[in-house]
Amino acid sequence: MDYAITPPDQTIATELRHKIDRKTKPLGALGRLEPLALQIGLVQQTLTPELRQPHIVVFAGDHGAARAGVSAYPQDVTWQMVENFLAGGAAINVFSRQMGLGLTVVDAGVNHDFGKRTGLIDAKIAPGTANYIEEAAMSAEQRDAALQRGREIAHALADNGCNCVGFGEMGIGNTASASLLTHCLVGAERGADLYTVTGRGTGLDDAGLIHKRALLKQALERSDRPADPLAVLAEYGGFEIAMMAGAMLGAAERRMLVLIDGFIVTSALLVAHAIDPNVLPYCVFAHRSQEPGHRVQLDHLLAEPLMSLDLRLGEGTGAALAWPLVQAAVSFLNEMASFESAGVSDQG
Ligand SMILES: O=C(O)c1ccc[n+]([C@@H]2O[C@H](COP(=O)([O-])O)[C@@H](O)[C@H]2O)c1
Ligand SMILES: Cc1cc2nc[nH]c2cc1C
Repeated sequence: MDYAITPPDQTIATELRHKIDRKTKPLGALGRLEPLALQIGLVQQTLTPELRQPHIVVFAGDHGAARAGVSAYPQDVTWQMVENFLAGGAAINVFSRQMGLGLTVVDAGVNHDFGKRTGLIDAKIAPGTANYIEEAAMSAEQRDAALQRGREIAHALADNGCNCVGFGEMGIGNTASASLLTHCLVGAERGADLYTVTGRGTGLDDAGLIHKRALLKQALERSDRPADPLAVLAEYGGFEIAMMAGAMLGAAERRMLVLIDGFIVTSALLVAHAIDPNVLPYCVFAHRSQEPGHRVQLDHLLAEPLMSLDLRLGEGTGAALAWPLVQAAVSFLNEMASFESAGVSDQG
């Protein structure tokens, strides 16, 4: 599958930088908000960007490996939390309401029948992946269907006028899947040895973490480390992760700003990035998760997240919390006076 992503044209960068530098502040004094404003201007190819209908999409999926004991919580929490999202009671509901963000939940492969529900997109590939400790998590057909469905979901958001999408996920056991993807796509030689990128997830104790690492080692030893990102995705991915990768690529095709959440969302970006690196200039990294492998992923992508709040919840909560910073970057670019317009003296 080919994606039609063009990296932002850099021609406007000089004018954008000049506009930022002429604002009434010491040069560079708005710190990280300055490159963020520049990035958004480049993504939208304008000196006056606008954030329209910002939206969080939470992709949910079950993992066959969850039954083997890779998580501190039972697999049923995945569908129960989807019900909680639909009822408006989860952290991501609270933060989305607070920030005025739209919220949609996608059933990418949850082991539960939700029926037709407001706020839920039924994109179920299957009721959970196979257990990758014993066999490939999904078939090539399922992987391709998930990528394509994700792409369509992003395109539909763009068609509805949204130009900024935040990614979230829900899936008991999905930190294990994200660890395997990170190990395979980044490589032990670049700091992503399995031990380093496998963490406590929802809160495993020491014995649980030892068990999780042993299971994931077993999963890796079952096959040669696949070289191709699509093969890696089918071997060790989750349906929510595959669908997020497709949606990120689809969002970049439509020149949307993409807000990246934590460890699992970034594992989907590793897949998307390996498929087409042009996705990267569209991405804003919201925060650094407490899950230790997140740092390795971010280093690999040369990404510096906006915040470090020790979050490890997922759901897109980090993306939602970073939203006011994204808004602030756009607001200062559009609304702040320049030295010239305000009659303020520049450096002598
Ligand atoms: O976003 C993160 O960095 C993050 C880190 C740890 C856990 N999570 C969430 O916790 C779930 C996965 O944890 P686990 O232990 O079941 O693999 C899944 O629903 C994620 O949304 C999310
Ligand atoms: C309660 C709970 C809520 C979550 N939200 C995202 N992952 C989660 C995992 C658990 C266990």
